[in-house]
Amino acid sequence: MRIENATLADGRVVDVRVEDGTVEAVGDLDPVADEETVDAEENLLLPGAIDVHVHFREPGFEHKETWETGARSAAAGGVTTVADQPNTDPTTTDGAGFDAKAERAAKSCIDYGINGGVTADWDPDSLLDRPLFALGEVFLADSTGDMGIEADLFSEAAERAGEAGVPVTVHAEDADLFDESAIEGDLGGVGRDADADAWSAYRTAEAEAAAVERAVRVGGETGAQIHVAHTSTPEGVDAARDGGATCEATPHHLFLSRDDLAELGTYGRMNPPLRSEERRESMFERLADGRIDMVATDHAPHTREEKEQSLLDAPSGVPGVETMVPLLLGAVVAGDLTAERVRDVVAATPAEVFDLPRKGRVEAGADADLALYDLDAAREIRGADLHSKCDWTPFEGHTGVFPEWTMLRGEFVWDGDEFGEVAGENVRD
Ligand SMILES: NC(=O)N[C@@H](CC(=O)O)C(=O)O
Ligand SMILES: [Zn+2]
Ligand SMILES: [Zn+2]
Repeated sequence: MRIENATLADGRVVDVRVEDGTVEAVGDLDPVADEETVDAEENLLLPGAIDVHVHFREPGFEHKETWETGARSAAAGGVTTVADQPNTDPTTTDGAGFDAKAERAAKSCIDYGINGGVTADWDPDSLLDRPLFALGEVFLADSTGDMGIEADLFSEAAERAGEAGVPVTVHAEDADLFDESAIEGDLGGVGRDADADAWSAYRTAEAEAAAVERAVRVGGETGAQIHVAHTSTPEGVDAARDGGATCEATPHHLFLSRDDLAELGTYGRMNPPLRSEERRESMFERLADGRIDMVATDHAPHTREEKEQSLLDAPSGVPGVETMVPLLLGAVVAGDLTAERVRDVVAATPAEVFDLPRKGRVEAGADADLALYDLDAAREIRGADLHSKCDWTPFEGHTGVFPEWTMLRGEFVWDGDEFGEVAGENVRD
């Protein structure tokens, strides 16, 4: 197959030859007889995005999401590789838990990695015996699934991961620094009528910075490669960088702030929580200038029924895998970000940090994981248009550029209208 007239993130207009699922050549390529041609019409061709932080909920919470629906949602958003988190049922904390998840993940239409988690009763021997994407997210405080662990166990886990050469991704919040007074008394209202700003006051910015500092210290002591998940504050990003760790930021911490909570209510409750508009702007600055290594969604779907409760009863988490690249390209259209930066934060850098040599670039020798975007076709994001089981989005009404098509290893997994019969693979197998 020859994709002709594609504009790459760096502005070059090229042809791309794909053979046996691999990019064979990039440049000015003459057609070969009988070769299938795909006209890119000078639209933007990006490497398929790698989202290193999703919760596809299976096994155990199929009413929220499945590997089938989560992967389709990803593909329709230009994402061709995801890494799934361990707070499922059973938890992915031993060999059997990994195997149960691997069996479900085989239904994915995009490539994937499976993370192993840490709890008091984890079994590191059997877990580290499996082809893990990373150890994590390791919960330094409770979040959905209540998998928060004590300091000693974190050190022990980092030591094991360091020995095994497996990166450690950390949910960095220190519950000792939460402000309990913020959620005492009558919070009133359910769903969109709840006062969700209290959640941001409760899970403080200081709690994140302190936990990141501890995580990078333990990384230094044990030799483990530390990656900080969903950093929500500039202080957290800076602490990760200063400590030699990498970090990711979510679309919600880059495009939403506490100012949005009056409208979102419990639909905007997540961990770590939304921060002030000032902190959001500082996060966006760090995204644009390269201090944030990558964007990952923390796609954490919950049903409307679950969210339509009081602030303390509604679960934490928002969906996002389908809207990540669209939102970032919306920022490109607005002139706030370059296309090269988007390519790096959603593809090139995650591939580098998590050692995926065939992923994340449009270059000869790489997997032909590709997505094409027409920057003139930006449109309003609507929850009803998305393909997750979660039929709502916190980004309702924001502007996004969705892919014209998405390809996994040379096969169309999404043609802008329908999904192809494509089989994803474990990137560590
Ligand atoms: N981010 C969230 O608020 N929730 C996540 C768990 C997590 O990533 O902490 C979930 O699984 O629902
Ligand atoms: Zn988390
Ligand atoms: Zn998460």
